[in-house]
Amino acid sequence: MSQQKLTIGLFGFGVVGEGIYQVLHELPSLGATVRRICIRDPHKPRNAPAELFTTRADELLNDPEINLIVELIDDAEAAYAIVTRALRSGRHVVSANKALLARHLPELLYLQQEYGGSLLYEAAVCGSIPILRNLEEYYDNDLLQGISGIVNGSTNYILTQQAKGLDYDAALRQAQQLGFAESNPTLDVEGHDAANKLSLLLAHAWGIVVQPHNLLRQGITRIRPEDWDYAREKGWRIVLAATALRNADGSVSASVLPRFVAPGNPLFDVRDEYNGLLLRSRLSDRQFLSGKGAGRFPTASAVVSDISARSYQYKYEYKKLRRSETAQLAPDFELEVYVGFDADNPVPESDFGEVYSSYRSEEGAYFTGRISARALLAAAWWQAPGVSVIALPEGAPASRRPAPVRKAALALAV
Ligand SMILES: NC(=O)C1=CN([C@@H]2O[C@H](COP(=O)(O)OP(=O)(O)OC[C@H]3O[C@@H](n4cnc5c(N)ncnc54)[C@H](OP(=O)(O)O)[C@@H]3O)[C@@H](O)[C@H]2O)C=CC1
Ligand SMILES: N[C@@H](CC=O)C(=O)O
Repeated sequence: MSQQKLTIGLFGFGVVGEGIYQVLHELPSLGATVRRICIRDPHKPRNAPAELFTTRADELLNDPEINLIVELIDDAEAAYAIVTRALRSGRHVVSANKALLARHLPELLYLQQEYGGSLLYEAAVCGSIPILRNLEEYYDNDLLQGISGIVNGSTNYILTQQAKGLDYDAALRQAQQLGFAESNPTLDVEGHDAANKLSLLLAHAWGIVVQPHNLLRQGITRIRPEDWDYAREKGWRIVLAATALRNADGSVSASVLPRFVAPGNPLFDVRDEYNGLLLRSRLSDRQFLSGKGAGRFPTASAVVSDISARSYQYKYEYKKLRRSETAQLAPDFELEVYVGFDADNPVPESDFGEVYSSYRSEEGAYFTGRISARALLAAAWWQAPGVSVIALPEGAPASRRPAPVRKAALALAV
């Protein structure tokens, strides 16, 4: 297939936008040039010729010379207007905006089909790790059993620093300064960004379209100093894990939760802004992908890859979504968790199907056990301050009594 020359209208000149502008200059063989750049603030100094910049989206969207819109802004609603207009005009679009993509995927699919433009977004999930095109092209079969791992660089950076003793606020500030965090870092630390990415993974892995707010989610803000003590005592780390595992009946159980990981699990060695994805497939068993999940150039590498793929007319086929029978999200599933709480916020053991171990003192308490996702979501304590819920590592922790094997129960482990 011949390579098409691409004339780019670039939206956003922040961490990623400026990165992609620089990288394209170093890659003339790509045959892609930036014609105009739309930004929000006309007064900011920029490392590019002033005549390229505008604050008027129309100047890019109405320019007949521009055949590719690259959308790299930090405002999901404004991005929605830009991307849908571009697709309605039949243009091709590359985006890194997981919030926009996860929220509006069905409409974005429809617009591609109806108007013939394509939308690529490898950078939206796990930064530099090439996962979406792999799921589209390589795992085009029914054998994929699970995808789980670390999909948010900021939280992994924060948790890595906290494990070394840095306090949470200082670690978050560093993640912001390094360009890893979203403009609104609540999206990172409360797990929304991970849920957005998980919903895109579900669509490309199994054809499941789910609004991210419907996924079971907890971020890292409730992790308490006592939980770190517990992890250190066991020799474990804490990560924010996105997990999607296929059950025996074909349904998929999905969640975003802090998780303890033990040495031996490849995620144990994924530090700082790196992400890691563990794929399980019936024939190939386990495969592990790791790479930088946030930051200017790692993200730009995925955007460049999409631009290059587009220059050879690549588009997602969404094959799994088009199947007559797509997998469904499991309405309920079992979780094996540690729950920590203080004296003011007691958690009743009776909410649990089984309690494996428990500890109580005057300052606080924790127990480990098995609870259904439905019971967890219904529990008054689930989102209460002072209560932390952390998934247990794969395999039985030393303190655990043997649990009955339940076929439908989900080994939500990474
Ligand atoms: N940073 C990262 O590591 C990663 C980021 N992403 C995603 O990439 C996107 C960009 O992130 P990032 O570069 O970090 O964000 P930044 O905050 O660094 O930059 C955002 C850019 O968007 C511009 N902008 C905001 N609103 C508008 C608007 N309405 N019209 C035109 N321009 C606008 C800003 O303009 P101005 O300069 O004038 O303020 C700025 O240039 C986001 O969707 C993010 O989620 C994805 C993967 C990794
Ligand atoms: N804020 C995000 C940026 C990349 O997607 C993250 O920290 O992972």
